[in-house]
Amino acid sequence: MLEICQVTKYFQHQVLAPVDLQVEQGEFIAFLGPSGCGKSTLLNIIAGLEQPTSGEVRLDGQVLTAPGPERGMVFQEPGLFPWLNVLENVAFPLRRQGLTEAVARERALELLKLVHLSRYAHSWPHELSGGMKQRVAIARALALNPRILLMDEPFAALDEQTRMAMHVELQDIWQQTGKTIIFVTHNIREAVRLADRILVFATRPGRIKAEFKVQAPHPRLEGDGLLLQLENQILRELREEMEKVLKEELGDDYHLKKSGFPWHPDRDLGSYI
Ligand SMILES: Nc1ncnc2c1ncn2[C@@H]1O[C@H](COP(=O)(O)OP(=O)(O)OP(=O)(O)O)[C@@H](O)[C@H]1O
Repeated sequence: MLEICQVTKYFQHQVLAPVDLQVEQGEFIAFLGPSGCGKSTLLNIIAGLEQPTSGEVRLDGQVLTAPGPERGMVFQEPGLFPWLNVLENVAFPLRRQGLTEAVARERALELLKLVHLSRYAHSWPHELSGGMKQRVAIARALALNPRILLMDEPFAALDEQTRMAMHVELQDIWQQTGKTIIFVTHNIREAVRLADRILVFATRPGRIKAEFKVQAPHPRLEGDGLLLQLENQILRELREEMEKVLKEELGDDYHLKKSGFPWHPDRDLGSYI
């Protein structure tokens, strides 16, 4: 079990108020909230890329203070090495661990099969679409067989159709591998489509404001009535939070902007704040 115990973070100001969270092995969790509420900071603390100011993160009772092979990470930018082909990119972490080339290639090929890119093993990153690059990034993050996959807005830069295709793909990967997934997003629809538990963040300072369970089976279909109902429920929860941020940032201009504010669950909360 992953435990986040009383974690806080200060940069110039307090970014995270004490956060407590327990995540069971195999859960699919989303961190959802407006821009700047500390979602990425908390994910980076779990990854060991940032240190908490106070509190700790534990995995099966062991305190985590640095990155480790039991956690794989996928960012918004795929970050592939342009001088390595697809297969070599996925094999890279395995080669670094000292595995022989043959073993690393075999494992990388299995992962490319999982993300449906076997045919592109010998392609170069610049020859791939955005969605394909992200599939390579997911395969690479899975190379060391981590227990936990940490994903920081991995589909935010993709067009809508590709993003929807990646939602299907990721649910399939999650079901096939049984990994724990923690997925950061601004997008309510994306969170509801993917996660079984959604943690809604409040801002200034960042903290968990509400939790929603999504009890629909996977793969989830677009337009499912239960999911739409939940989207609206979450939107109501977040509206207050978004208004708070807008009021602070826009001051007197807030009333002008408010009338044109598109309160819709499929809109990225971050882009209006
Ligand atoms: N390394 C850093 N140094 C100083 N301030 C930082 C650093 N990283 C994040 N912050 C600040 O912490 C706050 C939370 O940032 P964070 O990226 O965690 O939010 P977020 O909810 O993930 O937002 P977004 O969705 O826009 O990425 C922001 O005010 C940000 O400017």
